[in-house]
Amino acid sequence: MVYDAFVLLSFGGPEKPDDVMPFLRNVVRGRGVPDERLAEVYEHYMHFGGVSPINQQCRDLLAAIGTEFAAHDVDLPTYWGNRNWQPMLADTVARMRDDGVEHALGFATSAYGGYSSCRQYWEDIDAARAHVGPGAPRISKLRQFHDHPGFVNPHVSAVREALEELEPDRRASTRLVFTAHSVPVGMARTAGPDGGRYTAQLEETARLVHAAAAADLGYDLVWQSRSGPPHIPWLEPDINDHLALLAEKGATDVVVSPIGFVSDHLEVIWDLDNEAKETAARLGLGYSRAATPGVHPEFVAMVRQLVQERTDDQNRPALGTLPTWDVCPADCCPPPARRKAP
Ligand SMILES: CC1=C(CCC(=O)O)c2cc3nc(cc4[nH]c(cc5[nH]c(cc1n2)c(C)c5CCC(=O)O)c(CCC(=O)O)c4C)C(CCC(=O)O)=C3C
Ligand SMILES: [Fe+2]
Repeated sequence: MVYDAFVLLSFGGPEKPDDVMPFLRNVVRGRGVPDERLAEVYEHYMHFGGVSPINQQCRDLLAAIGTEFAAHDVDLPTYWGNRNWQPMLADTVARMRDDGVEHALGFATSAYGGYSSCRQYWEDIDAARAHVGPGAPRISKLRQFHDHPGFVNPHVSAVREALEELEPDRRASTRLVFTAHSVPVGMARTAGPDGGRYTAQLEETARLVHAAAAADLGYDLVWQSRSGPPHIPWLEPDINDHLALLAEKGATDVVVSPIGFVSDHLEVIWDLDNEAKETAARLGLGYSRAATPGVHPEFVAMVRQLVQERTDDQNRPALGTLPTWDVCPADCCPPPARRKAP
């Protein structure tokens, strides 16, 4: 199989105040997110002048990937398209068609399985290609990478660095807290071909990072950034509730590692660096937040290696035991509306 382009697939974010509401409406279209929740999230974006860092992070990642490709003779032009904000994937796919691209490899900025993290990117590709119509290039999404050393190692280094910010003599009472985006319990149950894949992968990543970074500490995997209507159950505990429990049980400090994400976007800089940090301060807990991979050289190299897996038939590095595959089965990770009753 011959590929002739690379495309970065991401979530998108607003870059000025007037973008924020239309962006939020794109994200929640048809999802039943209450207006009160939207108004709250609007304020989170406004704390940063209506600018999410995520688009710039994508520009930086794409530039680093271009440099990495050039250094390793990967001869593919690079593109970038988002789900929810400009540059929208449909516009990118139109440009790719105009440039004569026929079959691209797509890298989504999410390591895990599940509807929001994986299937929805496949849907974005289908919708963008349908929008462009005849001549739209094919796009094959690269595999999930939750246990790839190029994803795990940057998290390991980041946890070590975050630990150094805390008092060494309190290490014995320091807890390592991994976080990921909460999703509806039903979505978690139907993630992957056999169900439960989102949480199973996160548990594996947490185990791997903990073992390599700070095996002497106790650790937990908890959830953040709950959305949706209140009557729909989402994965719990929320990080803020969990910090209270840890304080009650005698923890003095926490290192928070957002293994659910690849960059320090708004869910990280607001929900962790503001909300969870304030919660910790209120509880008298020392708090240090580990970085996300961002443009860490090993993470950028991973993207290049994932491409080479497809083009040069190289091995598939994996630190864990959960299987990965190139093409998802058609019926896994169904969208909320089509979700089977439990
Ligand atoms: C699993 C997952 C990831 C990780 C995988 C991946 O990265 O893809 C993720 C990432 C992100 N989520 C983000 C932002 C938002 N997510 C929302 C809402 C939702 N997220 C969900 C899940 C996830 N979300 C779900 C099930 C909903 C409910 C609505 C629905 O069923 O779709 C809302 C609506 C308002 C609200 O929060 O209520 C916003 C604004 C940003 C951008 C941050 C920035 O701007 O820097 C990023 C990277
Ligand atoms: Fe989200």
